[in-house]
Amino acid sequence: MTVDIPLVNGTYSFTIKAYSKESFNKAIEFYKAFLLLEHRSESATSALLFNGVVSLKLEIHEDASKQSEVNGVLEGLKANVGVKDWRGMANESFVFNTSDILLAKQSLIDSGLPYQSYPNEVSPMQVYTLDPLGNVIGVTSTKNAVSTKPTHPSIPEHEGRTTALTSKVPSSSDLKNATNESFDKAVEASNVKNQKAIGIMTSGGDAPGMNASVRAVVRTAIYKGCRAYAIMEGYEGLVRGGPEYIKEFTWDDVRGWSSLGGTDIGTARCMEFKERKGRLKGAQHMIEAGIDALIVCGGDGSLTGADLYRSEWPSLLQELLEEGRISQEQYDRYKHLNICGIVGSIDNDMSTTDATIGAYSALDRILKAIDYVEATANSHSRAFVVEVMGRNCGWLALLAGISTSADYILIPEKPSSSREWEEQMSSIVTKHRQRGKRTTIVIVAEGAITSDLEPITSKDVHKILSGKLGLDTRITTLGHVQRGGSPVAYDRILATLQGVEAVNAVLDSTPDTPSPLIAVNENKIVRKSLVESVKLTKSVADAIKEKDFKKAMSLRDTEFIEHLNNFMAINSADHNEPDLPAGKRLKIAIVNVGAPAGGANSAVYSMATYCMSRGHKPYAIYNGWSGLCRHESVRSLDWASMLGWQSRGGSEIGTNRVTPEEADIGMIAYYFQKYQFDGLIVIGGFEAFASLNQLERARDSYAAFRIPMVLIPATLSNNVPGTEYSLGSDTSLNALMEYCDVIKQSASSTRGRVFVVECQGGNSGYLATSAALACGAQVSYVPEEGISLDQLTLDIESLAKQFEKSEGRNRFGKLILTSDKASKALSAEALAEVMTSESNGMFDAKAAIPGHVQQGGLPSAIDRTRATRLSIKAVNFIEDQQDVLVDARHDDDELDVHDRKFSKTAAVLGVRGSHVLFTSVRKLWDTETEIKKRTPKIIHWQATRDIADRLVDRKRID
Ligand SMILES: Nc1ncnc2c1ncn2[C@@H]1O[C@H](COP(=O)(O)OP(=O)(O)OP(=O)(O)O)[C@@H](O)[C@H]1O
Ligand SMILES: O=P(O)(O)OC[C@H]1O[C@](O)(CO)[C@@H](O)[C@@H]1O
Ligand SMILES: [Mg+2]
Repeated sequence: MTVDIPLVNGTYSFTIKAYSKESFNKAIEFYKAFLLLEHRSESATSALLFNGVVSLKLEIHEDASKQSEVNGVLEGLKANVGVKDWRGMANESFVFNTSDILLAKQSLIDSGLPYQSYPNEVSPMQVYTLDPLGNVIGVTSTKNAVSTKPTHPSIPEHEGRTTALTSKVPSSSDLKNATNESFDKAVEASNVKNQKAIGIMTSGGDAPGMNASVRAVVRTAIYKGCRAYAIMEGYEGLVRGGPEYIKEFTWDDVRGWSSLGGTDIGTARCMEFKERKGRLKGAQHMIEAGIDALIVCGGDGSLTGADLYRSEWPSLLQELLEEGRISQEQYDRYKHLNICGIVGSIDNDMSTTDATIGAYSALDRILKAIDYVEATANSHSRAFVVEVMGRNCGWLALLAGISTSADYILIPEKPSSSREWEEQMSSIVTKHRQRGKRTTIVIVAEGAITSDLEPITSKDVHKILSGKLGLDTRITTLGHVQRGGSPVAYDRILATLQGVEAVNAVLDSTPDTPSPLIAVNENKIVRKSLVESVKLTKSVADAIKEKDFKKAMSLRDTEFIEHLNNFMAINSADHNEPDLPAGKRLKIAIVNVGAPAGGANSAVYSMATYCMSRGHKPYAIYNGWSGLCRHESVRSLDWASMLGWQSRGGSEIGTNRVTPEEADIGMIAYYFQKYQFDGLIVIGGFEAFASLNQLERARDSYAAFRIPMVLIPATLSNNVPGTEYSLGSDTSLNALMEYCDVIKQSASSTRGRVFVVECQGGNSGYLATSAALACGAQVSYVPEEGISLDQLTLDIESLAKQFEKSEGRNRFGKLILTSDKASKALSAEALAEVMTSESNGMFDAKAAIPGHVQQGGLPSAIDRTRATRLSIKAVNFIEDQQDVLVDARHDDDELDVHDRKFSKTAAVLGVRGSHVLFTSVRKLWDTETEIKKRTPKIIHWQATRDIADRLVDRKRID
């Protein structure tokens, strides 16, 4: 059978999940049936078995004969599971219904491929297809076809690691020979022999979030039946070795670590590891401690070291064997180094990942400092030179420049001659001052250089500002303050998800799989090749050394280049000759709809300044649709009146929840006509989504709406279809997280205390789930699941048990997060009362309600910078789509609103997986929205929820 599906090389992992002993045994049968692949092809590889989860891995190789066999299976699965396209899905994990597997098998039989017998009856199982972040990318065409709720595997007890979970990784030969009856024994026997030991270290400069990644690695390793080891003090710990530096960690050792700054397992800059002798010692110590896999969380230097260690490993082992420092048995067992990188550094200087753990926390500290400096600068009308960290990288300076609308930035990636930067900075600062700006902020990256590779220091900048421009100037060097403090929510979550993925990656890896680096692209955790990432990072540094700055920039991530272009455009707005010729200049309106969301002002500021740089005229519609209908509240935006908006919370142009139909859609069309708008940007949540949908559908009656229109989702509920991220959700998450940290501290200080925190978010449990993950909450209740009495009973019993066993240990405060719409009957207060009275005196519970505090104060770094990025993309979309509608606008005939070419010109701009995409609002409304519930049909954060529960050992009843 030949199948025309182009395959990529890589490992395809098929997982059969079974949720009862019976279905587990059935699953084993399936697995054995699947082993035909193993018999027939070297390209089909090992199975992993974890307490009811059987995983079969299929490797896809170039070998044509094997490929057609594998294609047969894939085709069978594809036909029956309904996943449309397999391309580019290497290293992603698919979960199938057993009945689908049966159908797939049948298609194998039909196509004449050999098979083994398998049982006819199967317990029904829920089916979905996930990518590594848990985004649902395929669902069965049979049962639960649109269900987004994966069945949760039985969560094993972790405590003491003597329970069922401690088993785990039997070899495929153990399994092949196992009958159903002897299976338990086979698992048992393989336990001790094969129980993996996973080491985690943090290295290089500490970064907020490193502790969260250690916690995730330790607990996931234990959950998966492995032993977890912390390598203390980075590579120094490997070089020194012994139990003082290589320590086994238990579940409880990392309690409360997700909120701690720095790294509690220590870090170092270890010179000895840079020498082969040091790495040789490291290898010996690792083997002596019995470490099978090493996860390194560090920056570009640490991962360069990891890459070198991996490439040298065979020769290091050979040398150790020859010198008699390890035995032949040790040599055989450890001859493949299983290593994985997680990027932890505030510098964000590693290629292939959008963000490194700690970078957004450092940026948060920088923004707060600059916001403070701004106030004093404004009072005295002073200039400030702010020096930020970033040894060879300007990411922190660039993003701080965007987020605070700084006047000028100096970064290593865009050097110019001394004369050039001095003149350019002077001209921009002078123009800003002439237009009435009382403050001047220049941000200098620590690694800033001229095109002759000479360092540019804060003092050099000070000299120009005070000497040449005569400004009263001060220097503020932020130093290590930037690396301190508790991680922001993004870093906690990133570190946690990457820690979990790192353990999955090392357990998945075979001697032939390249060492992975766990990266993030937009909203998606992905595995990249460690070697390739290090190589690319190094090539940027080499190009800078060779003064080939163009090349250096071309090798950087596209997002960095986009940020830089954005900064330059909005920074020179309204001062230079606009980019576009007069005939191409547009009138673009912006409106806020719904509740305030962090980043909404940044979006308006960036949209308006970017419009100015292009030559467009930006208009704000004040106070939403009702403001427009009642007061004709349209004003053009000018540069001087928007000073400071980039950093402000709330909504400067005012917002409310009224939709166009509620306000008077005819009147809105009249004003659109009157002002001759060529494009519209709507910022807001579900009401904004509904607004865009109404305007798009009214295009057949009102020609004024036949213009490109874009929604930038902005709501703390993060419930807008078409995106996994809404402006304001990060600000809100941080506000809630900080509140929870304080409450948790109180809970920890009082013996036997639980707090039930009530969260906002409408019918979306995103905020409660994300905050639960960020704070290590014991339980979260969300509207998508409701609160069943069985689940509540189980949670109370489990809390009581934990308090009973706690024996006065520290950091034992427990948090429960509940969405305010999780249950009609059980409010936070009611939950607290029920829990207290049912806890058998083991604990008492109190309710805590942060309310509108969750809208946040100043917008977070993520909301500010994404607001800029998205609003500029929105303006570009309006420019690009002009031609599509140009005839329709001046035509009185009805528009064929169903024509895709037209409908896609009214779109939601969203982050979906690893992409930023425009999706037609009509398509989203018709196919991806639960209109009554005001949520998307597919819940993108479901996997986060499962991880949050797993890391606190919570069992959830489905
Ligand atoms: N080329 C290399 N070979 C071997 N080891 C290396 C190499 N580069 C770095 N290391 C090891 O990694 C450690 C940390 O590296 P480095 O000081 O560059 O920090 P980093 O990981 O880049 O983090 P950050 O930049 O955030 O501080 C070094 O002290 C050294 O032990
Ligand atoms: O803390 P140390 O060892 O002085 O190193 C400072 C360096 O570390 C970083 O904070 C992270 O690499 C750099 O930005 C800075 O140059
Ligand atoms: Mg570094």
